[in-house]
Formats: sequence, C-alpha cells, structure tokens
Amino acid sequence: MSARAFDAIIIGAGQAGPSLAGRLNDAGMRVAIIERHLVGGTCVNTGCKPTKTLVASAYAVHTARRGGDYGFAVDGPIQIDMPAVAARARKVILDSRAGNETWLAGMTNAELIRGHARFAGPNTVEVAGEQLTAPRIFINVGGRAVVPDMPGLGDVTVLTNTDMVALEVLPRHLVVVGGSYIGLEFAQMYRRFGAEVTIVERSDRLIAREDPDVSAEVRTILEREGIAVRTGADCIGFARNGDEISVSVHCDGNSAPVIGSHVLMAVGRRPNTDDLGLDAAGIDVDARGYITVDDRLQTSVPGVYALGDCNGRGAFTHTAYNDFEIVAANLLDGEDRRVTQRLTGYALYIDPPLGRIGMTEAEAARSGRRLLHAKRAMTRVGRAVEKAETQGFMKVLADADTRRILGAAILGTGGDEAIHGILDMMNADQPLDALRWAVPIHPTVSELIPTLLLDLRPAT
Ligand SMILES: Cc1cc2nc3c(=O)[nH]c(=O)nc-3n(C[C@H](O)[C@H](O)[C@H](O)COP(=O)(O)OP(=O)(O)OC[C@H]3O[C@@H](n4cnc5c(N)ncnc54)[C@H](O)[C@@H]3O)c2cc1C
Ligand SMILES: NC(=O)c1ccc[n+]([C@@H]2O[C@H](COP(=O)([O-])OP(=O)(O)OC[C@H]3O[C@@H](n4cnc5c(N)ncnc54)[C@H](O)[C@@H]3O)[C@@H](O)[C@H]2O)c1
Repeated sequence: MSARAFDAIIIGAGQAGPSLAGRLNDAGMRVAIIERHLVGGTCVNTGCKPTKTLVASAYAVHTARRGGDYGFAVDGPIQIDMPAVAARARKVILDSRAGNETWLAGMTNAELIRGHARFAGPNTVEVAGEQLTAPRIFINVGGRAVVPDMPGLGDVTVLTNTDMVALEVLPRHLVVVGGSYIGLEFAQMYRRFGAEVTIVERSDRLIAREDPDVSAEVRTILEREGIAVRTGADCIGFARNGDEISVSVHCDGNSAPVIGSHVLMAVGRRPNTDDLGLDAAGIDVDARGYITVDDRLQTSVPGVYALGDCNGRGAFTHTAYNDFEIVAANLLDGEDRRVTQRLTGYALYIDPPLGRIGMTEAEAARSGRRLLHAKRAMTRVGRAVEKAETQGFMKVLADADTRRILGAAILGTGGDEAIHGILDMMNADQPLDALRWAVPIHPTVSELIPTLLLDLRPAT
C-alpha cells in the first residue's frame, strides 16, 4: 500500500472539516480532507438545509390556506406539487454542496480524497488503498439516524430523514415515531402538504427535554392543525397491513394501532464511529460510541481531535462550526478557547418556531439558585397580533442574586431570531439591568424582551 505524508488529515467534509481545511490551507499546511459520501455532510444534504427549505414551502401553503384570516380567498383548494416541492429542496442542496466543493477545490494546499477513512495507527489513516500519515488528525464524521431493533421492524420498510428529504410523493398517512426535533418538523410540514399525520412518542410528552409548558403548547399547536399525537407509547411495534403499515402504540390491548402508508423513524442519532478503526489508534469512545474529548476537543490520543456531532458535545451545525473555531483559534491564533465556554442556543423549526437558550426551569430549580421568572403570551405581542400569528409565549428565568439571565424560551413567530437578543446578553455576561434603557425597534417580537425582563418576579 502506498503512503503519503501530510501536515494534517481531516476525516469528514461536514460542518467543521471544510472550514478547518481552509484555515490550515491558509497557514501553508499540506492538508488531506477525506469524504466518503457527500461534501457538506448531514446539514447540507439531508438535514438543516433541505428541511428548512421544506418548512418554508409548508409555511407558504399554510398561509395560503389561511387567506380568510388576512382578507383574501384562493379560488379552489390549494394544489401541492410534491415533485416541485422536492425539486426546490434538491436545488438548495445541490447549490450548497457545489459551493462547498468549489471552495475546497480552490484550496491550493488541500486535497479532497474520496473514500471511507479508517485509522491504521495513531498517526495513520487508510483510504482508497492508500496510507496517509500526519502529526495532526481531525475527526469530523458526524452521525446517522438510529433505527433501533423494534418488534416487526424487519417486516416493513421505514424511512429516515435521508429518505424523507428525497420523497416526491405525498404519504396518505405519515406515522412519525419520535416526537422531538426531527419528528416534529417533518410532522408539521407533511400535515401542511396534506398528509394525515400521527406522532407516536414513547415519553409522556413531546420534546420532553423542554419545560412541560413548552411541550404542552407545542402539542396544542400541532393538534390544532389536525396532527394526532400519541404519547406514552409503551408498545411500539410494526406489522404489514396490506400495502400499508400497522404501528402498535400501547400495550393495554384496548387502543387501536395506527395504520400508516409511510413511517418515519426519528428516535435519535448515533455517531459514525463504529467503522473508523478507532481501536487501532487507541482513541477512546464513551458507552454510546461518542469520541471522548477534553475541553479543547483533543481525543485520548495527542494530536488527534474530534469535532462536531461525533464528540457528543453538541448536536447542531452551529456547535460543529464552533468546534472548528475552537480548534483553529487554539492551533493557529495562540488562543485558549474551550468548549465549556460555549452557551448553546438552538431552535425547533416548527411554525411558530421555538428559540431556546440556557437552562430549563427544571435545571434552574436543581441549581439551587433564587430564581426570577417572567412569561408573556404571544397574544400580548403587537407584532404577532399584526401578523395573525399569536400562538405560543416567551419566558425568561434569571438569578435573583447575580441578576444574570439563566435561560429563555421564545415559542412564537420570529422566536428563532428574537432569542438572539437574550443569547447575546448571556454571552456578554451582562446583568438584566443593562437592558433598562435599551430602545428596541417597534414593531418587533424582540421589543418585548426588555418588558419581559422588567416583569421578572420571584419564581414560586
Ligand atoms: C433532519 C435534520 C435536520 C437538522 N436541522 C438542523 C437545524 O435546523 N439546525 C442545526 O443546527 N442542526 C440541524 N441538524 C443537525 C446538523 O445537521 C448536525 O448537527 C451537523 O450536520 C453536524 O455536523 P458534523 O460536521 O458534525 O457532521 P456531518 O454534517 O454529519 O458530516 C460528517 C461527514 O463525515 C463523513 N464521514 C463519516 N464517516 C466517514 C469516514 N469514515 N470517512 C470519510 N468520511 C466520513 C460523512 O459522509 C459526512 O459527510 C439537523 C439534522 C437532521 C438529521
Ligand atoms: N432544529 C434543529 O436544530 C434540529 C432539527 C432536527 C434535528 N436536529 C438534531 O438532530 C438530533 C436528533 O434529533 P431526533 O429528533 O431524531 O432525536 P432526539 O434525540 O432529539 O429525540 C428522540 C425522540 O425519540 C424518542 N425515542 C427514543 N427512543 C425511542 C424508542 N426506542 N421508541 C420510541 N421513541 C423513542 C425520544 O423520547 C425522543 O422524543 C437532535 O439532537 C438535534 O440536535 C436539530
């Protein structure tokens, strides 16, 4: 087997790899970046980008159906052209992927190598019949959908996010197993495209990592659109039912199974670390297969780093990108950036979206702090009223002694954007009082953030 030496090897061209290749390339290092499938990884090809494109199509359809709320009528039922909807998502994927490929091709010191990479030793990776060596290796291999061994699964065909973003037909009835980010986003968009939709969730509430009032409001929003929600599903199993699939939900024997034409499995993701030869390099993983890293993202082997979803320290595009920023700043800019300095915000892209940052109420209560709390319904937000999008609420939690915000949720129109006002304040480590004289723009959702902070009262 031939061997080549590089200054750095990057495994995976997802959300951290290409940006890191760019910085190392600019620093004059000879870089190999290895990709076994599609440049851009999950976010570009089967995750954020196609789903948010589909969410936008579904929003447009939904708004058209609500014409009466805005003073217009559409002549006849709204016709959905699913191949055209899918083609729009495909174009966004292909443009983004091509942009990434062109960017990589323009890096004069970096070489994109196509193939599956596997460690042969601490400094050695095998790919496409070659051995590559480098003193620094960066693992950015991401993850994939979990399809657990559930009763009857071998007898039916189920879909994952990868299949869903390429679907060109409208399911008669989509059964979504898993009521968290992936499940909820697909459930609402397919309901809006016209499918019957049932969500089957094992926990006793949807998106169970959030506070119970968030879960309850999300459920109300989805049920209002005609989505059936079956929580506390203790007996999920699958069987063929003619051309369709029967999904059992409860063990009690009284509740009917759901008969669906399509089933989406959205019960979590697992890291792509099982076929990477990590043993050959002595790189440690945890019980769930995530690569163990220190605060600067170095693995158990000096010189080998793990970035993005595969290190279990984040599960978002912005956390993968921030991993790149941390590693690049430490290696190239003489900084000392650490992952524990990161405040992770995120959004759930149902409509209206949920913007989130910091602690939930349960986490804040466990912290033992004296808490302040404020909540405001979106019916009391002028911008939401004007847009006729008044579902949801915004709420904030603060520490009564330090007067720092601990966490916030904005479940409402523009919540994914407005949450940044709070996110930025938390990052700047400013007290609540810093917003006392802020003059936000009217009419916005953000303009209610200072008002919300003035409403803070001791939590009961
Ligand atoms: C349906 C869905 C919607 C999402 N929506 C959002 C969202 O709205 N916002 C958000 O922040 N996040 C979202 N995410 C999460 C986001 O996509 C991931 O957090 C992000 O892509 C992680 O980036 P990464 O670089 O760690 O891995 P990835 O993007 O998965 O990239 C890893 C790359 O490594 C390659 N690879 C793996 N193993 C090897 C190997 N042995 N050799 C060579 N190459 C290899 C893979 O082919 C892949 O290209 C979503 C995810 C899904 C599934
Ligand atoms: N908007 C976003 O930023 C966004 C969107 C989609 C995905 N993502 C990322 O993708 C990751 C995965 O999302 P996800 O929704 O697949 O997973 P998840 O881990 O967030 O939720 C999995 C859900 O499935 C349920 N579940 C787990 N095992 C089950 C089983 N055996 N049977 C029945 N139900 C079961 C859980 O109770 C949970 O509700 C997220 O962590 C997120 O970071 C982010």
